[in-house]
Amino acid sequence: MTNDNMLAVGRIDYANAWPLFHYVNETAMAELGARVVAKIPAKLNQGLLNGELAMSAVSSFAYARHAEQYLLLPDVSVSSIGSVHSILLFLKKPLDQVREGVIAVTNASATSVNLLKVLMSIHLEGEPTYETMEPNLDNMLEHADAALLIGDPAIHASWRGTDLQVIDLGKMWHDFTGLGMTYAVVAVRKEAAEHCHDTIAAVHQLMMASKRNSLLNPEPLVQQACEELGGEPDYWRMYFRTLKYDFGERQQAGLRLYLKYAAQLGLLEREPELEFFK
Ligand SMILES: C=C(O[C@@H]1C=C(C(=O)O)C=C[C@H]1O)C(=O)O
Repeated sequence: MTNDNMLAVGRIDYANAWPLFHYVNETAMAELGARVVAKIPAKLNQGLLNGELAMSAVSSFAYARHAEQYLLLPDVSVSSIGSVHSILLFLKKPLDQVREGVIAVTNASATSVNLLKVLMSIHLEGEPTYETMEPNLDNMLEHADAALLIGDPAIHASWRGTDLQVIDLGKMWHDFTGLGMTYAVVAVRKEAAEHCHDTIAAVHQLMMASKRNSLLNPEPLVQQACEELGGEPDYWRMYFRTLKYDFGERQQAGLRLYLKYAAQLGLLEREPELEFFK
């Protein structure tokens, strides 16, 4: 089978999504006629939209924006209930000034940038201006009063031990709403769901098994994270334990409220129904 004939499955190229893919065996995927493509969320969001990818882990916001074209895989997501540790706002000035200041935001994200906008407008009643930039903390803070980073770059910046104030958006959302937040979902293009139903169902099962194995046996992920990304084993144990990979009622309630606020602010055209692949 050539690459072009294989079902392209997008994987988020950050540690936060490793548990959904770590134990997905490449040979098993190849036997199904599927291949994994790893990229940052913004690129996956684009790839799913233009059909380069048949299914992908994508920003939950990107799913919502084009929900009429997609179905959601059940029981898989990247979520947190409270702190997430890798969606961080670094502040050069007090929050009170940042609320009316300039915030540089990473160009890798869709969900977190809009989560920041929801929190700034609705929770903090602020009206900052936003500037989209490459995720480089020093450059961002040269231009702005605060900087939003996600994923591995956020984790690395949080280890630098600066005197900046750091706000975890998962925690701020939880403090504000009492709910969890879903940053990524796995979405399937509707025509792929129709034409490749059984392959997609089989890939879903591999991801479910990976999620379970990662919870039961996180040490290989912890070790790989230390080797590839640095840091201490205890940090990664805490990180993988804190993130939630299910997509049950608890996660969906948080996501629905976020989407409702995003629609209210005009960030989304409308609040979509969550429609699932069966
Ligand atoms: C937990 C995280 O969530 C990620 C945040 C995303 C976004 O902001 O669009 C997209 C995918 C998620 O995996 C993270 O960035 O660390």
